[in-house]
Amino acid sequence: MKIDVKILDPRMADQLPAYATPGSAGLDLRACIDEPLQLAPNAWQLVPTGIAIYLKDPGYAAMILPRSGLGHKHGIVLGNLVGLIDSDYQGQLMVSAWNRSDTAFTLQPMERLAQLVIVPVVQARFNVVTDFPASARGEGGYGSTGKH
Ligand SMILES: O=c1ccn([C@H]2C[C@H](O)[C@@H](COP(=O)(O)OP(=O)(O)OP(=O)(O)O)O2)c(=O)[nH]1
Ligand SMILES: [Mg+2]
Repeated sequence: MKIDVKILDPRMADQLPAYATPGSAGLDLRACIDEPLQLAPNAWQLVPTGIAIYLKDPGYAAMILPRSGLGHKHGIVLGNLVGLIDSDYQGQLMVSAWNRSDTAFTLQPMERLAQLVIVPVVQARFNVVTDFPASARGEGGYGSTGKH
């Protein structure tokens, strides 16, 4: 699949997001900042990525997810937990970087900060009913199937 991309920061021209291995699901997004950015404990900041994408087809969306190394080792995750990029969004991809740890973290310019995953989407319509046909689960949830 090919996606239209605009390079908004010239530094991104030769380092467009790429799949690190043939089996990778995520494209790493870089922090297009001019100077190191210090994130104090529990601080968050919107970080530009230097690119814009236009998925166009409503059958797709993109999700911004944390990188596991940064998230687990340094507590750098996303202020919105997951970023959802609509197929008609044409603005710069932005990453809400949140330092959920108790230690300050310095983000370096062009450091890989988060990852973008392209996913298929179904746009559903609602069919209003008064009753559902019985299912095995019914209204059970929140542990209703037991602990083990
Ligand atoms: O981490 C993110 C999340 C969103 N976006 C962009 C793409 C998305 O299509 C748009 C709107 O996002 P969303 O619908 O999640 O935000 P909203 O608060 O509902 O804003 P809006 O009223 O513009 O839809 O913002 C990003 O660049 N990064
Ligand atoms: Mg919205």
